[in-house]
Amino acid sequence: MMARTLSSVARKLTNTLIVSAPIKRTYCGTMPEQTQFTKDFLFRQLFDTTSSTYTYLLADTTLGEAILIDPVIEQANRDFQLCRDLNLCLKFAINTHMHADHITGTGVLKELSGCKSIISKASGAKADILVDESDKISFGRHCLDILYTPGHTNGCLTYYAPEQGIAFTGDTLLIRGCGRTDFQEGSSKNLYHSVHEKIFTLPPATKLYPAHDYKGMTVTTVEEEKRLNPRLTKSLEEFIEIMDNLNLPYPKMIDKAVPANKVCGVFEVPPQ
Ligand SMILES: N[C@@H](CCC(=O)N[C@@H](CSS)C(=O)NCC(=O)O)C(=O)O
Repeated sequence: MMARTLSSVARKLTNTLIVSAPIKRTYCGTMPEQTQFTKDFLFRQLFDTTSSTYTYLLADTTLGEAILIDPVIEQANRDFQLCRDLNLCLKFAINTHMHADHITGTGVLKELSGCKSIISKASGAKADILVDESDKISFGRHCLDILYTPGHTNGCLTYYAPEQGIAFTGDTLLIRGCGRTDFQEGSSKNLYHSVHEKIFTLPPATKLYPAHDYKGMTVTTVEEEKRLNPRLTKSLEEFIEIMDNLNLPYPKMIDKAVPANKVCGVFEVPPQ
C-alpha cells in the first residue's frame, strides 16, 4: 500500500516535470566577464526601508579606512556602529547629490566619527569638501573617480571604482529606470546625455549600484541597462516624452529634506 502511494506520488512529480514549460532563452549575446573585488576591498550594501535608500560602506581592509556613500540620518548610528564593529575608521561620508526624499546622515556621522563630508560643487550644498570631475576620493589604497552626471539634479555625481568594476549612480540611473527630472533643476535632456556619455561608456561588466530601488532589486550592470532599461534604450525625444508623463507624487519629505541637505543634514527643523 505504502509502496503504491509512493510510486503514485513519484509519477505525479514526474508528470509535473514533463509538462512544465521549457525555459525560454531569448538572450543570445555574450555575458560580460564579471570583475571580482580585490582581497583588501570591503563592500556592504545597506538599506533604509522608509525611503528605500541604499547606503554603501566601502573600505580598505588592510589599512582600515572606510567611506560611506549616501547615508540616511535615521540610520547614521547603525552605519557608525558597523564601522566600529569592523574596526574601520570612517574617513568620508559622501552624497551623490542633494537628496529630496530623506535627510542625509553626513551631519550626524561627522559628530559621531569625526569624518569629513563630501558633495559636488555643482550641488550648491555645504560640505567639508566640494568635488568635481577633476577630483578623486581616496581611502586606504583605494580610490573613487568622479563622473559628473547631472539631470536628476544639477549636482548629481556618479562615483566609479575602476579596479573593482563598480559605480554608484545615485539617482541618475536606477535599475531599469532613472531618477525623475521634475524638480531641483532637473533636466531630462541632461540626464539622458549623462547616462549615455558617462555611464553607458563604462566597461559592460561594470556593476551599477543605485541610491534607491522600489522593487527589491540590488544591482545591475552597464550591459544589462544598455539592453533592458525601458527608458534609456529609447531615443532622446521618446525619453523626454516618457519623463514628462511620469506623474509621480511629490516626495513626502522634500520640504524638510532639501533645506537640511543644503547644510549637510544639520538643519534644525523649526518647531511646527
Ligand atoms: N515616494 C517617495 C519618492 C519616490 C521618488 O520620487 N523617487 C525619486 C528618487 S528620490 S527624490 C525618483 O527619482 N524616482 C524615479 C521613479 O521612476 O520612481 C517619497 O515620497 O519620498
